[in-house]
Amino acid sequence: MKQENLTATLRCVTRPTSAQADKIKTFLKEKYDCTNVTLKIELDPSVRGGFILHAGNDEYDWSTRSRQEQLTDQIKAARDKALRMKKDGSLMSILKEAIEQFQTQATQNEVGYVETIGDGIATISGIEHAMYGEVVVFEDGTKGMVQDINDDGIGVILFDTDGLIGQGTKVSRTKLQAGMPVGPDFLGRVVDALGNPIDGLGQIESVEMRPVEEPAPSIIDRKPVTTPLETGILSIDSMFPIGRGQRELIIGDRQTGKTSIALDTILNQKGKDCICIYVSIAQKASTVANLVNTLKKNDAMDYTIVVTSTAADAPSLQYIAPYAATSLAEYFMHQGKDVLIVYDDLSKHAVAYRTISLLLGRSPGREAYPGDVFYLHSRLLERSSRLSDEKGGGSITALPIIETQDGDVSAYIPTNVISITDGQIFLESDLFFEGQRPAVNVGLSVSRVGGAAQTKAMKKASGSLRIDLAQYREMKEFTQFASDLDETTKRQLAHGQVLMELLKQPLNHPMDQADQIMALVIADANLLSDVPVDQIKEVETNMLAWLDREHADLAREIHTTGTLDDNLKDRIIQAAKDYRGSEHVSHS
Ligand SMILES: Nc1ncnc2c1ncn2[C@@H]1O[C@H](COP(=O)(O)OP(=O)(O)OP(=O)(O)O)[C@@H](O)[C@H]1O
Repeated sequence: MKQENLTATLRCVTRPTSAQADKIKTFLKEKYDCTNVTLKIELDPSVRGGFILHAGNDEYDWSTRSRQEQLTDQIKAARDKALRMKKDGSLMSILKEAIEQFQTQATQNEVGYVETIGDGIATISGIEHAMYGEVVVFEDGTKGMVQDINDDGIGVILFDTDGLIGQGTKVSRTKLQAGMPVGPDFLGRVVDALGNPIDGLGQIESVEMRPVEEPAPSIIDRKPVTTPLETGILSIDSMFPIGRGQRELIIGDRQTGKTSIALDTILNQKGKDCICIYVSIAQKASTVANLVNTLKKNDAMDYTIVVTSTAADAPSLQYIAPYAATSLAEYFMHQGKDVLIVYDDLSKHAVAYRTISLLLGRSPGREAYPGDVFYLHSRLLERSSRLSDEKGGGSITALPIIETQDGDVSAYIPTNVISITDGQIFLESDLFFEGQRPAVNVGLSVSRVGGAAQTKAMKKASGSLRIDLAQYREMKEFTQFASDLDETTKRQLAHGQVLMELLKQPLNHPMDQADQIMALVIADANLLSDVPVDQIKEVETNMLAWLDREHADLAREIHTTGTLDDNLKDRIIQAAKDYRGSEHVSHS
């Protein structure tokens, strides 16, 4: 006999949400074949999370019932109901009811319920067809991204941890991959990892959504790196040139000037038709604010976008920030533009990913990182490339930053990223504290593809620089205890010292390529060897300013021809000699 009304008691610590109450009522209706269920709520602190349900003489511990048990109950209830109806002889009504209540399997499985939640990670049961990277929406509007799929349910990272999500909260699939809004209006703005503006300048009009995870361009769609991307930093442009489409790692201990190199490179792109994107990953908000101020002060915000996830953000946002920023970069690249993207820094990105993986219960590997931490960065950095002419010829140049501990470049994450990138700029604490800034270690730095992108003029001017510096370092080591040095050694040491002084560069003062070339030519001609060491930088700066003023044709010729023939070289040397001569006169 079909029962009309059923009254059940639910003991719990906190009242169930309406979704949870509906779920329990549906269960009772099916189990006891009744039309109306009245649920009496008894608040009982002894229940400790979850619900205890009393219906007739039966008791159900809702909190500990596994999904398997719930399913078994549902199947049993359905079978009992079918048998009862068969006994009544109403087979036709069974079929009718089945047709009326028909729902496709797919629709049934679009909705699930939160099983556990904490630290920005939720596990969800009931959704059976979710895709990796798919966005799911919680009842309160919070969004999350599927990161883990296993037999018992799915693991989701939340993009907002302030929501009202609890055990039993309903979750729906969207069948959409996580995306980033993109468009030209993002230029000059500071946005979070989801593309929301955080600079107080109002909404940003986006033109489309691009998937956060996009496959890297194929081999056929790429072109070799041949166009230089000038950093404006003499030590880098002369010895470790970077080309558009290259990935050059900036690596060093903390506080060795890593961010400063990236920032100076962004400042140097002014008027060079290159869009810059700076991604801050788990940085202090004050650091990012200072950086944005510097960019504004130097009029660099017009062509720059800052994508930021601060140290206070959930690991999910820190994890997604570089991928989302790369989607923005790809939007511009596919329009044929050149983009420079700085990831500051990928060590913290790996740590955020490690946190997520451990919370999702994945097995820890070396240094507790998950097994796929190499893939984490390789799939990100492979998206930087130079596209072929058929694909529009745009490019993304990546400057990932990695922080080392005590100069150890052989640690897990540094070696991974070194092997993924096309070279590295290694910054050394010792040099930094000696005052040699930027503290580029010439011996350990390398650029594997940028040589092809260097202009002929720069190649000629910097020809012997690396060897001269290597000889200087070696000689300095050997001669530190020697008192009596021969003339040649003294000369080589003095020349090395001039070069080291030349490579020093103050913050936010990127150097024009022609100035760099003229400085190298002048040093190579030994025109600075008689200057006291502590005045070399000053003399060089004044001389270059004078040359730009009085002999503007020299810089112009370097820029237009991109070459440095003997005649031009002689003219630079002659002009420098004139300056030094006039300098002596003015001093005396
Ligand atoms: N070329 C330079 N000349 C003078 N000072 C510099 C130079 N480069 C960096 N600095 C100073 O060194 C400090 C550290 O620089 P920066 O923040 O770039 O280092 P970092 O390695 O990115 O630091 P962190 O490890 O905190 O990310 C800053 O105060 C900066 O002003």
